[in-house]
Amino acid sequence: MGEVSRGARALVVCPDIRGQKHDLDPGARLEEACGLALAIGIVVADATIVPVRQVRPGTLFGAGQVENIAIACEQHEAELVVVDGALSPIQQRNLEETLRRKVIDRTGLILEIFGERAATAEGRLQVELAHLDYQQSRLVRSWTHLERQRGGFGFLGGPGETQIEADRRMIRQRMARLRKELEQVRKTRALHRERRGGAPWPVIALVGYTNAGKSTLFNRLTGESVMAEDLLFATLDPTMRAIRLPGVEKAIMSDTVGFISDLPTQLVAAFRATLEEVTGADVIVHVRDMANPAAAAQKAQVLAVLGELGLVEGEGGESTIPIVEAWNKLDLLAEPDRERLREAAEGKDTIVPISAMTGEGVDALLARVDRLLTAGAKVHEFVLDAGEGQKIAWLHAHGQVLEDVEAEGGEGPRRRLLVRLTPKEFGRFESLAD
Ligand SMILES: Nc1nc2c(ncn2[C@@H]2O[C@H](COP(=O)(O)OP(=O)(O)OP(=O)(O)O)[C@@H](O)[C@H]2O)c(=O)[nH]1
Repeated sequence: MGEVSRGARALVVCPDIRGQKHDLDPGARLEEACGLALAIGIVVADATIVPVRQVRPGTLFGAGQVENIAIACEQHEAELVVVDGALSPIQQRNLEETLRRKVIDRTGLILEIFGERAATAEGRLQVELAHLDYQQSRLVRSWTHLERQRGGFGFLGGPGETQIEADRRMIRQRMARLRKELEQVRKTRALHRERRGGAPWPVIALVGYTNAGKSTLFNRLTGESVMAEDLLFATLDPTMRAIRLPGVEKAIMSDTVGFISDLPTQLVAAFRATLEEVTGADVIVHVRDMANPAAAAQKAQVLAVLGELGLVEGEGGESTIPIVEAWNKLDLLAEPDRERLREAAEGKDTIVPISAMTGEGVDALLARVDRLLTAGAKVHEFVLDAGEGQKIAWLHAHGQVLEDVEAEGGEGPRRRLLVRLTPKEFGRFESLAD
């Protein structure tokens, strides 16, 4: 992966194809595409919507439009063209030839992002699979091209074809190997989950649409101090960090890849896999960009995917994991709109208006999360052998210890502890004990 280098100057082109339905209007799509490009370090030199009345099989755009794109590339010194739509392999190749520049389409762009963000082993494998699948389809173009050059009609056996066949075989073999690895990862995942049940700290997962402000919030909440626990994750996963919360003392915050409209179908599995961590979370924080006119549509899409992961049942439905909505970018709104949002959120346990940028409301959000994590906490009595020091230490670290005294009776020295624990923590302690 990594076909596009950071800092590359790009022209972002959003084809508005007549009769093609999208979740967002062309302007919003163009904005989203620029955001995606920025997210992987591409410099957007210029961005434009190109209305396409009739798709040209060879180039997607009409000849005059391609010429305009070429002129814009020169003008803005763009070395790359990002087409925010699907290009057939032939279209991509022809555009690259005419424009004498690298051209990537929406699938290619999103693959780059997923490649950068995939955090789990399964996520990485899924993204690589999707990428190989994409590459494999791109090989066809050369084959077609060669065939056309010779003026042949499917006559096989030329030297070019042999090379391409060899490439395809290599890709197929690699894909088969990845699928096996994936199977293995899935088998062991269940096991990991079980162990995660006994993970030392509760997990808070940040989810949200791309550009909603997850990373900004993540950095604000976790950026102040690097905690020792972070070292556990640093090499494994840069999107997980420890934070301090009064009720549970410590929690792990996990950032996830952003949701994207009109996700190309071949990328759906890869995207789901990058969200795998969410299913093990104790609380989900759904970060929403309330300054975005498409905020409501975005929320519906996020809930739909969480629903498919088995975490929510329909809009506004019951969720198996508590969800808090962080209504973000409050600072971008005019006072009457801010007021309207505050009123709408008032008295609702599940909504906290914030600005990840200025920090407004962030403490309230943390307090809400803390409360959810400690909800249902009960006082438990434990009588443990003094030799079970690890367990005693665990209870001190994770629960609120109300009493820790020497216990009467028994053979050796024992301790009696009264500890307030959440049901989840109690479960963790029990699995620790096994
Ligand atoms: N004004 C304002 N801008 C914000 C706020 N939160 C985030 N942003 C900006 O919004 C843009 C996107 O923020 P990110 O934190 O990268 O968003 P994200 O949800 O992590 O995006 P993906 O990584 O694409 O999923 C950045 O330019 C941020 O500076 C906020 O509260 N107010």
